[in-house]
Amino acid sequence: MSHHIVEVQDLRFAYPDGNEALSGLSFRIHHGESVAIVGANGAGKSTLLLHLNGCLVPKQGTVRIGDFPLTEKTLPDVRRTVGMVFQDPDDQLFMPTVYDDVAFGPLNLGLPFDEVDARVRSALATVGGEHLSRRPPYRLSGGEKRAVAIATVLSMSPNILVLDEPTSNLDPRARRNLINLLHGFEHTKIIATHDLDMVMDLCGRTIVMHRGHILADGPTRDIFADDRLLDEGHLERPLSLR
Ligand SMILES: Nc1ncnc2c1ncn2[C@@H]1O[C@H](COP(=O)(O)OP(=O)(O)OP(=O)(O)O)[C@@H](O)[C@H]1O
Repeated sequence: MSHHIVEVQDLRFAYPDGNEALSGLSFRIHHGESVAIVGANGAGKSTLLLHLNGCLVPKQGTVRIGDFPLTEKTLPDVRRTVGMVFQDPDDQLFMPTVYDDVAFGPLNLGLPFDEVDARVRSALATVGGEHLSRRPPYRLSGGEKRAVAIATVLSMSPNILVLDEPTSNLDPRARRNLINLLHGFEHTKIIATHDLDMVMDLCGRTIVMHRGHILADGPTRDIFADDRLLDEGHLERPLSLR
C-alpha cells in the first residue's frame, strides 16, 4: 500500500443548490498521522470528510485511499479501509440492539459468526460499552450513542479513522475517555472538530479550512501560535495555550 495513505488533489464540490463547499483542496496524509481539520462553521469540514469514505464520490479532483483512486467501483475497498464516525450518532445506529449495530458491518463482510462475535465484543470493550450490548440504541444517552457509533466503526478494523466532531455533547469524563481511546488507535486519524484543546492533545498536524479552501496546513503548535492565521480562520487559541 502507498505510504501516502490519503491523497486529495484539487478537490472541488458544489451542492445541488450551487453552494460551492470545496474550492480546490490538495493535501496528503501519511500512514499513522493524526490530523485535525479545523475551521469556522460552514468552512467545508464535513463536506471534505464525506469525500474521504465515499459518501460523496469526487466529481472534480481526485481522492486516493492507499492504492485506490476513489470511484464508484472502488467504494467497497475504500469503505473497508476508512471508518467514518458521523457528526450525529443517530445517522450511524439503526438496528434493534447495540450488538446488532456493531455486528452489522462485519456480518456484511461475510465473516464467520465466531469472528463477528469476537469483533463485536472487542469493539464494545474498547469503548467501554459491553454493558450496553442488548440495549436499543435509541434509548442511549448522547455519550453512550457516540461510544457505540465508534464501536460500529472499530468492528470493521479500519486502517483510517475519520471522525466528525467526536467530542460534541460529551461530558468532561466521556470526552477524556474518548481522547484516551483515540490515543490508543495507532492507525491514521483524521478529525474535524471545534475542540481545539483536543486537537492540541491528539493531533500533531492541523489543516485549517476557510470557505472551502485550505488556509494553512502544518504542525499544530505552529498553527495555534499564529494569531493572524487564527483570526483569519475565525478561530481562537485553545484554552490550554492562553
Ligand atoms: N446539503 C447541503 N446543501 C447545500 N449546501 C450545503 C449542504 N450541506 C452543507 N452545505 C453548505 O456547504 C458549506 C460547507 O458546509 P459543511 O457542513 O461542510 O461545513 P463545516 O465546516 O462542517 O461546518 P460546521 O462546523 O458548522 O459543521 C456551507 O456553506 C454549508 O451551508
